[in-house]
Amino acid sequence: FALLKNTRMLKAVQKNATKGDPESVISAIDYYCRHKEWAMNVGDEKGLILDSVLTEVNPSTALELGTYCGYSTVRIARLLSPGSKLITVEFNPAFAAVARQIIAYAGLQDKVTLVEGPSGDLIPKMKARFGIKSFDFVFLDHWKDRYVPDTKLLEDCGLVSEGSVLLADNVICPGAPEYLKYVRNSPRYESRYYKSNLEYTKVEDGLEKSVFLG
Ligand SMILES: COCc1ccccc1-c1cc(O)c2[nH]cnc(=O)c2c1
Ligand SMILES: [Mg+2]
Repeated sequence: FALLKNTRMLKAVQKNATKGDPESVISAIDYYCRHKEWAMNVGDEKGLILDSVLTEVNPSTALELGTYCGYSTVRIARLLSPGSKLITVEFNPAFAAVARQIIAYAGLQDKVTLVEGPSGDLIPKMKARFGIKSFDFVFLDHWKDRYVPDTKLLEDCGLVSEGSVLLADNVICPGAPEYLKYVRNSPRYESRYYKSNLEYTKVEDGLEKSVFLG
C-alpha cells in the first residue's frame, strides 16, 4: 500500500494540475497530502521558507539530496534563473521514477538532473560527471544520518565554497541532532534555525540554514 502512495500522488498531479504550470503541481501535491494521504514532502509551510532562502541566494548551481517525489525539486527549479541548474539525488528507484514524471509534468526537466543512487557514492563524482565547480545552494532532505557525512564529503570534494548555503529539512522532526551540533559548533559555518511545522501537521519541525565561510 505504502509503495503505491507515490503513484497515487502522481495520479493526483496529472488529474488536478495543469501541464507546464509548476505552481499548480505544488498546489495539487499539497492538497492531496493535506486532505487525502500524508507524505514527506517539505510542504507548503516550510516550502515558503525554502522559497525565501532560494530567492535570496539565487543559485546558479544547486544540489538537492533526497528527491522523493520531486515536490521540493519543483519548488527549487521554478525559482532558478535561466541557465541555472539543479542536481537532485534519490536512492530509491520507485521514488525517482515518480519524481521524473512530476518534474516533467511541471515542465522543469531542462533545469533538473535527477541522479539515482547513494549520495555518499555520487557526491565525489559530481565535479567530473557534471563539471560542477561548487554548489551555491544545497538542500538536505534525505536520511538524517547522512547529513553530517555528506556535508563533510561536500567540503572534502571542494563542492562548497565561501558563501555556499546549506538548508537542512527535519532538523527537529525526525531530527538531526548530530548535524545541528556539527554546523552550530563549527567555526566554518554561520547557522540559523527557522522554526516551522512538520509538513501538513501542527508538530514542530524546522529548517537550519548554514552559510559556509570557507
Ligand atoms: C519516513 O518517515 C516519514 C516521517 C514520519 C514522521 C515524521 C517525519 C517523517 C519524515 C519527514 C520528512 O520531511 C522527511 N524528509 C526526508 N526524509 C525522511 O525520511 C523524512 C521523514
Ligand atoms: Mg523532509
